[in-house]
Amino acid sequence: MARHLLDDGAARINIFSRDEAKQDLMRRAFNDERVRFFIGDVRDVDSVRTAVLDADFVFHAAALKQVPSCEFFPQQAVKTNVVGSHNVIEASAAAGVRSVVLLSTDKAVYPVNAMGMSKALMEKTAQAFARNHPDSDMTVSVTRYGNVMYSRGSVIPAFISLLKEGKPLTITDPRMTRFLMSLADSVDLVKHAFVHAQPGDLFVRKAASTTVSTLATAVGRLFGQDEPEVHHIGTRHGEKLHETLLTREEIAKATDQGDYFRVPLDDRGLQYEKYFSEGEEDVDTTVDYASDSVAPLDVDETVALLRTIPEIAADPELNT
Ligand SMILES: O=c1ccn([C@@H]2O[C@H](COP(=O)(O)OP(=O)(O)O[C@H]3O[C@H](CO)[C@@H](O)[C@H](O)[C@H]3O)[C@@H](O)[C@H]2O)c(=O)[nH]1
Repeated sequence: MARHLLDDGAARINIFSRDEAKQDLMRRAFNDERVRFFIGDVRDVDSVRTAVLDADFVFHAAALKQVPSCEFFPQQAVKTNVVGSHNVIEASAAAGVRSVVLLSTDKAVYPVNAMGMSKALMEKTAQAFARNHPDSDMTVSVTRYGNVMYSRGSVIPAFISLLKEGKPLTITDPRMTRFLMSLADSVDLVKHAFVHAQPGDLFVRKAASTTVSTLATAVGRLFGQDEPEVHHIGTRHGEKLHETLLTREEIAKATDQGDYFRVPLDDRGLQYEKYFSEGEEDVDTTVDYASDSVAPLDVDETVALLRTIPEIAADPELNT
């Protein structure tokens, strides 16, 4: 994200995070005076205030995001994902920030795990700020993602490492489906939100989906293996079979913006009798927008998508 913003000519970028070692790596990698680094934790509002002091735009991605670990430490998910997000919003409003974009996940929809539940509350916190502060100069919006391909600790790099080590692929449930997004698509989604958001908006990028079984076969193909050896490990703590990016109720309110859906804030007050219901009639409202309600990619299509990932395209051991 920072790289894209620098390329777009950003005058200044403040990076705020807990890990000084990662910041040091990033400092060396960027070697750009426009980038400044702030150590802190979203749980500590004073540290957030320092980082957003002179910011126009805030992009909030700090999170505990791994499903199984949040099942063991749900309170930690609440502290970072809910309280921390509230701190980011409040500190940004106090500093006169123009727009805050918060990153959410499809796991926040019909949540069954602590990570998704805490992200759902983050979304509610953002929407409540917009609803309760209609005169604020700051726009708060949310982007909801499916799985970002090749993100740290995720299944694609894990499968690639296993095949490089000559080990079988560890498959949870071959029927599981997930939405797949590239990092570039997720950056575009955030930029779209910065440019188009009205207070309290939720944005989703339309995405392809695939089954875990298809994904495993497709990764095998990258190594020239038609049927890679697999080992079934069973569903992990808190995992769902399928994910939902938008509920049918959200779709009923959404506008179709080509590559994106925009769901506006329900900004009614608590006196419901004053209002009548509005929606966009040409959007299909019969089903959720879910990873099993879109046609799944087949193996060839998944291989083609994997080859668009820069790390895979650059790996001399792959693409055989
Ligand atoms: O060794 C493995 C690891 C994962 N999977 C499966 O692969 C899919 C993707 O798993 P993973 O890459 O670990 O992602 P998720 O658990 O779906 O969660 C990721 O994607 C979410 C968006 O849905 C983000 O919110 C989370 O932060 C991020 O960790 C799931 O169906 C897993 O069950 C396997 O079959 N074998």
